Amino acid sequence: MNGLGNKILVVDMRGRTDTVTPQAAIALNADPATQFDQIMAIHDPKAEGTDAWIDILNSDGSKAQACGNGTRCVVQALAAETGRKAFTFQTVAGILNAAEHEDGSISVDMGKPVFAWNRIPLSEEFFDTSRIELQIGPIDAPVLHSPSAMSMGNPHAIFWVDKDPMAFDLERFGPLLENHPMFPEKANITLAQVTSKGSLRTRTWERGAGLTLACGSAACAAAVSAARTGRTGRRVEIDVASSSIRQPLVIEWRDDDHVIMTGPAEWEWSGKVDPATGCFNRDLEPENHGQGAQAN
Ligand SMILES: N[C@@H](CCC[C@H](N)C(=O)O)C(=O)O
Repeated sequence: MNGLGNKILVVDMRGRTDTVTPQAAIALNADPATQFDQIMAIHDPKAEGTDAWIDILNSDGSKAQACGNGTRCVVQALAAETGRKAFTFQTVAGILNAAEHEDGSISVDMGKPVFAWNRIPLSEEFFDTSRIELQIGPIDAPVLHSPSAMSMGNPHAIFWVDKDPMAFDLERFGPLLENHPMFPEKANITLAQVTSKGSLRTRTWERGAGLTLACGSAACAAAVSAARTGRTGRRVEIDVASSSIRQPLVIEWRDDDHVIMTGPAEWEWSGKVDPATGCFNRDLEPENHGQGAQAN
């Protein structure tokens, strides 16, 4: 599936106790036919009142605590399978509520943002994480500097830029910033341009996945950081610069502190995967549309 171009493998692990291994993720990503940004592995629920436990893997085999675009894909897959519209998921970061609307768009309650430096986490103490000391490029003329840092379950740094994010060499700066000592658990790196009081244009280098076409949790982090620093109001449309799908993500940071992300998801193809090795066979006919890849 894809969430605004973010390549997602939705893997049905329900009814079994094994997991998708990092080795399987790396093997699947190495094959151009199955190359992806995140795996969303749907497991049987672990907690009462939830519909599924979701295990999230990046394309380098590392685990992620949140994936906004992938969560919308899971909702669409389960809604197509069950006819239900609303779901509650559990991830390592907590409980997520999500629902598909009449027009097919999907809203996910991504939870509450976290600003405390040691919970993002950062390796240095900052009282105010809305503008931390970090820069890249020449010391007297930095290319990127003073990002807003926060966690949306996963760590994010938002660098404010005054021109199109596509004009920056994010492929070069992304890995340096993702792995900067400031971020002991690495970070997702986003360039954000304020285009009006109600809109942003973003581009993200993802932790564990590199340059992706879109990143939902980064869109949430950019929206919250923009409102937090007075750049925008609490409801913004995000134009994801790198996405080939020209549809905005709508992010609302509600008064109860929850961040609601609304956007599309799209089914592409299905197949059977061995979750231990990543060995994969694509279905000839899209017979299980809506159910994603089934573990075999
Ligand atoms: N594409 C995702 C974010 C995936 C996780 C991220 N790479 C991390 O390791 O934190 C999204 O849509 O949120």
